[in-house]
Amino acid sequence: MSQEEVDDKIKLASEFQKSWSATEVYKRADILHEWADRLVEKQDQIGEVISKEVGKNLASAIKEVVRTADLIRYTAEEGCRIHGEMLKGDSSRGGSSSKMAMVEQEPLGVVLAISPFNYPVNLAASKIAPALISGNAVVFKPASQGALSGQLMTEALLETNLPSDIIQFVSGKGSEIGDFLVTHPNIDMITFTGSTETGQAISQKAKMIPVVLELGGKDPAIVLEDADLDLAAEHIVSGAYSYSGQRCTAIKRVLVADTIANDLTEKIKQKVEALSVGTPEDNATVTPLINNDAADFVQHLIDDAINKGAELITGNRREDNLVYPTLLDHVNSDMDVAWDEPFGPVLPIIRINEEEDFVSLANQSEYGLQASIFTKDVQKAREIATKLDVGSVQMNAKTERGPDHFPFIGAKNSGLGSQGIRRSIESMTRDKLFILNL
Ligand SMILES: NC(=O)C1=CN([C@@H]2O[C@H](COP(=O)(O)OP(=O)(O)OC[C@H]3O[C@@H](n4cnc5c(N)ncnc54)[C@H](OP(=O)(O)O)[C@@H]3O)[C@@H](O)[C@H]2O)C=CC1
Ligand SMILES: O=C(O)[C@H](O)COP(=O)(O)O
Repeated sequence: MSQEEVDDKIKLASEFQKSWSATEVYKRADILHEWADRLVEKQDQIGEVISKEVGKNLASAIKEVVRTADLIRYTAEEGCRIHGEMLKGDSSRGGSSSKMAMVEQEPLGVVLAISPFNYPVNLAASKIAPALISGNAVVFKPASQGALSGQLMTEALLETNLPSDIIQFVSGKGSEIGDFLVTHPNIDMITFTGSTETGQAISQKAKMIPVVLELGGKDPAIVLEDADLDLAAEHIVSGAYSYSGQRCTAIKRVLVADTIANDLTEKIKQKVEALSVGTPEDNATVTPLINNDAADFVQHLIDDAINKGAELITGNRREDNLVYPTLLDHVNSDMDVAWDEPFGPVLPIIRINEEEDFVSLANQSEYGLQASIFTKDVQKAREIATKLDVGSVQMNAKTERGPDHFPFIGAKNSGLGSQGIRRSIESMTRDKLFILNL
């Protein structure tokens, strides 16, 4: 779309938003439930498009659509439970009980939702649904690779009774229409998921409007001496390699006690070598990356680590943008793979000799999305968790965003604000007070 077309769409959203916010919440919820029904009906069709468009295996792509329908239903219900609050004035010294405030949550206006390629339906709906239930209009800009899936999802929404101007689908390259969108005077809030680079640029350009960002990560799996190594290996492999590592919450480094590192590495190796590699149609776990640049970057990380002395345990094979699952041991802080987010199927193992290094190495990263700790000692896990600069810490499980109603937070360069159904609704509303003076 040209800037003129985008401008028209934003203005339409803005013009019709007030009548949408005046619509009863239960009616808005009914529309969202209808949307969820349509998505479930179209799960195979939309799943196939996701799979073809972003190379996700077909089963996971269909699962994404069904997960999204559940997310939308939960959002509809949660929106019906936002009631505001009532405050009395006499709780402050000198105040009076004859002064009472009704605090309501007002929509912000027009929400700009920008989503990434990797979950083109789920990470779009997780922005659109909370915006709509709380009375906002939405301008939705999908990732260019992911736009067809986003369009089908939007069409399903337009098949409901939603007034059509309330959701505006905007297509075009972020590099061409991005600045125009994020600085448009009729945009009242931005919710963005994508790379840290783009997110930071958006937060610098947006003027005096709330911005919620979910960005990159370098989630560590911290494996302590007493860990159940079979469990740890299972979660690490699934966390690191599913959808070829193209998940913000993928496990992107293993920090393991040196005394158990050989055993853990062997267990991980066996599981990595058993992973299916191939096409999305064949439901392989590891499929071609989103484009050749992404594969080149992963290859650079592998080459750099091997050149600097890392041990290749398995992998380092490539066919175009299909990178075979790669495991590297004896990775150290001089290697790029210790710090950079690969968004691909390569996992570095970093051996730890001093206990305090688990936390210090984890925290040296610019990112702070999630971390996993594998141990049988809850107290120890809790102690470490309190010291980690991340949004969430998982004990004895892989890092992951779901379930979708949990708050999802990125610390440091991993984000700004909080998502997760209730938090997302809250981020798209502001308090408005009506004060009774009796
Ligand atoms: N923390 C989280 O929840 C998640 C984080 N991510 C992160 O996202 C990255 C991968 O996703 P990817 O899609 O490549 O990320 P990008 O940042 O490249 O793109 C994300 C979205 O931003 C748009 N965009 C690009 N440039 C601009 C601009 N100047 N202004 C406004 N919008 C713009 C893109 O459009 P276009 O496609 O047209 O360029 C796309 O819709 C990884 O770093 C990953 O960690 C991914 C998923 C979840
Ligand atoms: O983009 C991502 O990586 C998603 O937020 C991951 O979601 P999940 O951890 O629940 O699969």
